[in-house]
Amino acid sequence: MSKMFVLSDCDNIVHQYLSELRDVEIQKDRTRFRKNLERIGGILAYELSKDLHFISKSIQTPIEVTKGKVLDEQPLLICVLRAAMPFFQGFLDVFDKADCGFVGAYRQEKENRIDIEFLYQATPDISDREVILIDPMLATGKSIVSTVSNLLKIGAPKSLHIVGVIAAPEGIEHISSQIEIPHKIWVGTIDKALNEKSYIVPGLGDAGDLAFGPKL
Ligand SMILES: O=P(O)(O)OC[C@H]1O[C@H](OP(=O)(O)OP(=O)(O)O)[C@H](O)[C@@H]1O
Ligand SMILES: O=c1cc[nH]c(=O)[nH]1
Ligand SMILES: [Mg+2]
Repeated sequence: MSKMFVLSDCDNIVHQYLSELRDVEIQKDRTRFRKNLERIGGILAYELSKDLHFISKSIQTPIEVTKGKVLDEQPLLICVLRAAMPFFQGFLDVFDKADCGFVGAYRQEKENRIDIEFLYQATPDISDREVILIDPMLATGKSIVSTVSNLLKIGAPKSLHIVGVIAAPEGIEHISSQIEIPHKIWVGTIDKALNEKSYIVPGLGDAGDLAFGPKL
């Protein structure tokens, strides 16, 4: 079973950003759509930072030497192209010294089934790293499972964090049952279910198309 953190479990500003992301009128403004994904990325990154390890460091201020804390090691951010790019940017603003990797995965509907085309992987070695896997929509969970199985071919991370904006219960279940290494899922919110096209209900539609326009 995955460990879970859900931002919408208490009242906070993320509810407003989620409402705007879902609203068909506000979605017409692509800049705002991308900005809201980025903002939620920053907030989730802050929450996730509480799970990371910090060490003390002496700091020379202009007045005296004091003690501060810094991240013990930088996380490795992995962005699932293409819809994750604005959400990923929110993480990169917070973890601004992080190494980054990119994978290209997209869904294809085949005979009422979703298959994942995994075409591109440009990542550093993930061995013994704090890996944060970034994708805004966890629908069937197949893109995440396919990405993790490809990443595990190059090494075993120290810890694996999977982050999303909106998840479907079916996706969480699939990720939990298929990913055998310890991991934690961090999301903005969990919606009702998937529809017959494997879109999240109520969801927000197609995140990649809304951020960047339709693709062939
Ligand atoms: O959990 P799943 O059922 O795998 O669905 C989630 C995937 O769908 C979206 O990508 P999409 O395939 O639409 O590609 P895109 O990023 O190019 O729009 C999204 O960004 C996830 O990667
Ligand atoms: O609801 C969904 C499912 C997959 N990808 C999206 O962008 N939205
Ligand atoms: Mg898409």
